[in-house]
Amino acid sequence: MLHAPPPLEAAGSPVAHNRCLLRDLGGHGAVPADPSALYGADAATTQFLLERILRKRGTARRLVTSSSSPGSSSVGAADTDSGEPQDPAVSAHGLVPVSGSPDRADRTPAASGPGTSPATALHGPLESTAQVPASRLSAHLGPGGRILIVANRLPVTAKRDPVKKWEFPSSSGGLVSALQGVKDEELMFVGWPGVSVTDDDDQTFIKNELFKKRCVPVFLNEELMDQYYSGYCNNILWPLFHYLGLPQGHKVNKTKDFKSQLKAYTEANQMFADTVCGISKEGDIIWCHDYHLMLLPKLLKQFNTNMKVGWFLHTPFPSSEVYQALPNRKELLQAVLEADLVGFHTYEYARHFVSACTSLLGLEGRLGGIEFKERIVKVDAFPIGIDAQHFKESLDRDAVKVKITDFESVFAGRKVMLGVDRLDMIKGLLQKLLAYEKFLEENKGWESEVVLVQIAVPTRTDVPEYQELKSQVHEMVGRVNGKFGTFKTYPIIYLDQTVEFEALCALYAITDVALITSLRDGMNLVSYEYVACQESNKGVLILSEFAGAAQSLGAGAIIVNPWNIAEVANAIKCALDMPSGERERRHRHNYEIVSAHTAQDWAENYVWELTNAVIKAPLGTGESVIGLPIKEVAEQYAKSKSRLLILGFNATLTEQVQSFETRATDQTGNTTLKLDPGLKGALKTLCDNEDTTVVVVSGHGKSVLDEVTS
Ligand SMILES: O=P(O)(O)OC[C@H]1O[C@H](O[C@H]2O[C@H](CO)[C@@H](O)[C@H](O)[C@H]2O)[C@H](O)[C@@H](O)[C@@H]1O
Ligand SMILES: O=c1ccn([C@@H]2O[C@H](COP(=O)(O)OP(=O)(O)O)[C@@H](O)[C@H]2O)c(=O)[nH]1
Repeated sequence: MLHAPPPLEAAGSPVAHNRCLLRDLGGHGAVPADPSALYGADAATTQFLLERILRKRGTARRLVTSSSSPGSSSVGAADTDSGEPQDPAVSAHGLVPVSGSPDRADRTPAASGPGTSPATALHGPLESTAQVPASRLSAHLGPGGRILIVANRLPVTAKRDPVKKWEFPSSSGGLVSALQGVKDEELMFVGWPGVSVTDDDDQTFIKNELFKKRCVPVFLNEELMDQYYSGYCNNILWPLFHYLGLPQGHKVNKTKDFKSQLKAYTEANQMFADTVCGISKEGDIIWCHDYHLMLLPKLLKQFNTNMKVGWFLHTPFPSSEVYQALPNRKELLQAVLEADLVGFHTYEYARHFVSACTSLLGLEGRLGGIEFKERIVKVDAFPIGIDAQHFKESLDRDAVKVKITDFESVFAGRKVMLGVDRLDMIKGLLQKLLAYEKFLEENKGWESEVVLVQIAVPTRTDVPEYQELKSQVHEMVGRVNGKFGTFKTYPIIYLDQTVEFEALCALYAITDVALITSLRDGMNLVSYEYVACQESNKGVLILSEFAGAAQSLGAGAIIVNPWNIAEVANAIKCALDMPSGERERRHRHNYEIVSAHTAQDWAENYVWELTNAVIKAPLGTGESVIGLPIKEVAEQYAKSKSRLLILGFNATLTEQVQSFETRATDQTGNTTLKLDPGLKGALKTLCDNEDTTVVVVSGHGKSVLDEVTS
């Protein structure tokens, strides 16, 4: 029987002695959901996979892969929730390194080590490190080229000030934080300045001030913001992408309907496109961000087909079963597919996107991308990181030390748990409070020994659902404090406020537990920031399995299902009681990941992929299939001591079939899938060889492969 890839506990199987491929791939400690499933790939996909594996191992080199004919089964097209097979490699988030791969260092000679270039104008008003690493992203650009980062929200907000008239503080939110961690002198930001400004003089003033910070504003008026941002973006796409469904009747409030919101969304996207087209020049790369700007790639390509355009989604992309509820579902997918590179935080999201494109648009989906208009649009996972060094260094700053001392005296004698979330339904604040209440109910005595500090950052305050959530959360906080408070202590300190960077870092550093219960979350950078600041305290991270971050921090954190209130309550107890040795081990694991995978690496990796996004020959023409150089392969085989062979299944080991089968035989018992008889013996010999690992990649289930190969 052919075993490939071997399950983690493969002892006793013919390949048990071989290196376990999947474990090797789980670079962040993530174990694939179904390590024994086998999935399909054609030659191009296999090559893609292998290059990723070798990059992970730091041994990037040219590959020779077995070729299989076009039309073989698609990897990445299967949907997790549809019961279709999934690609184990694809489900192992963290499989693809975003940093530290030697080949990237080669590509960007300026990349190694911290540089000494001064902070640019852009970094002035933002939270910046004193020493900005030398420009690395720009190494991927042609002469004079820049990276235009287009996102709904600019990293700085224009804010009315009674004295100075306008001030420009940093904006909040994960996208902004992440982009602040990206240092490059060739970056320009295009986005909404956080306020509606109609006065011409004000607009000119703001434009000039923002330009000094490398920002170009798109002025959207109040009505448009209401319909585009509060409406289509945050009342339709946001809940849908986070599995909370569509609002009843697609109403954002009683007067605004889906159609007018979509119109506003289209208009706003056009305004972003006009601004970008107005400032872009040859050699620029346009990197569009998030669900606010799904029409933008198409609008930009309409202006200039040669523009290099990427699009990255910071939220989850839901299962196609969920996504298909969106009335204009096709339009958005088609517009995004005009980009040269489509990126997500995790493979799961990428796979869902591919699945939506294949099922709703009838396109051919592959691991490396989607065939669209006679080219292949690259689709890939780029897990974001933070500027960990910045957080670590902040702990040495006097302002932060003062805050640490303050907090230590305020919370003396009590264990401290921390929550930092935008006041958003996706963050699971109500579930968090319910779990904490249950913990206090079941563990008498703890009410005066522990305090939960919950920062609820105000967000999208014009959206009625957010206003309602605020009241519900307030009610719950009041209930728990009322029930468990004393004249001296309250079990919850709750702030409806943003906190300054210094206070945030101090809180991260002194707390014993971080409690993150997102119902869905694209990544969740708070979890990363917490870990970065915990080097001396070794606090415990309780993290929702539905946050993208769970895929990389899963082995160090206590992972919980936020809907399971009892489980979260138990996790709180477990975290508060955890012995120091275990805290140390768990922290160490996560600290290494957070330190190694930075926002800079994320951006660099994405931009590198985007600059190299070549338009390939259409699939199905045979042009993309490279013949196997048999002599060279045989020589290499004979010379090598540790071999990894990845073979296609459908149309490589078998006759070509058009659909995934669940059985190798039909209802009458006739064999429908057959292994080429000449191959069986050869495969057995390979599998029996101690120095060789054989992996068969297929869209068919493992049982089918077992049937065919046994
Ligand atoms: O701009 P807002 O409407 O105030 O919202 C803030 C941001 O929220 C979302 O952040 C996401 O991006 C993070 C970084 O990749 C990720 O860690 C997090 O899980 C996401 O929720 C949103 O996607 C951004 O566009 C907003 O700016
Ligand atoms: O008062 C605050 C508290 C937190 N944050 C930052 O907001 C981001 C939240 O990002 P995350 O990815 O966790 O979630 P998002 O809010 O983007 O959904 C983190 O970088 C926090 O440091 C902030 O800007 N102001």
